[in-house]
Amino acid sequence: MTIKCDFNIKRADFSLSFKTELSSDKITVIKGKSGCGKTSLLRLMAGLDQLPTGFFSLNNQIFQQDSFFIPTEKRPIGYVGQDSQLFPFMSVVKNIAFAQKRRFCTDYALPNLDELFAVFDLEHCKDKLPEQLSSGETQRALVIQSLMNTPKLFLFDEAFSAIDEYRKGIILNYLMDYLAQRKLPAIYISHDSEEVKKIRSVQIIDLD
Ligand SMILES: Nc1ncnc2c1ncn2[C@@H]1O[C@H](COP(=O)(O)OP(=O)(O)OP(=O)(O)O)[C@@H](O)[C@H]1O
Repeated sequence: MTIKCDFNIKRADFSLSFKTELSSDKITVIKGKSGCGKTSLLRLMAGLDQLPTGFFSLNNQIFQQDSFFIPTEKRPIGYVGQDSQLFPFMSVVKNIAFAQKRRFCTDYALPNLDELFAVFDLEHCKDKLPEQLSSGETQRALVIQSLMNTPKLFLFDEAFSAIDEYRKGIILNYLMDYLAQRKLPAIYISHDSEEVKKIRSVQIIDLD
């Protein structure tokens, strides 16, 4: 099972050709110096940005083939990026319930929400509004939200950057078990080499 990707990004002062096939039973880490195009690639995969040509598929499901383009909200992809946001007018628990209601996959079980709140140490934030959260709490809520949405692929772009080392270790362990048990792929960007070292079953793509 594979993730196939073929994108040519051309901007005024930036270009990147990225053609690859990734094993979809592993976590892929995309490495590279600041500005090398990591976020741009994940946004294209998520369907948040669109190029006139390009190819992206997961197993046998094509999300883009040149002008054929499945919009982001119809892609069974859990994207947690640097600019991801919760709905500002809903509490954390309501944001998560909304994602659960719109879940993509019924062929694997929903995670246990009480367990998630405990693992992510977020019980005290259930009824808070997004504006009342710290940045680390916001990131943790976004990751829980993506899990309850039951996607077929996770894209994490610096999704854990504001979480303290201790809690990040616990969350990463939980996530790796979660992905491995359900044979779900994730593509992961992080500047934190210690964080990357903790990831098991990893394939690394270096854009430098
Ligand atoms: N919306 C945009 N419009 C024009 N140029 C952009 C846009 N977004 C990013 N760029 C440029 O494209 C290049 C790649 O940016 P990108 O954000 O993908 O890099 P990155 O590897 O994720 O960087 P970082 O590690 O600093 O987050 C950079 O030169 C950046 O300035």
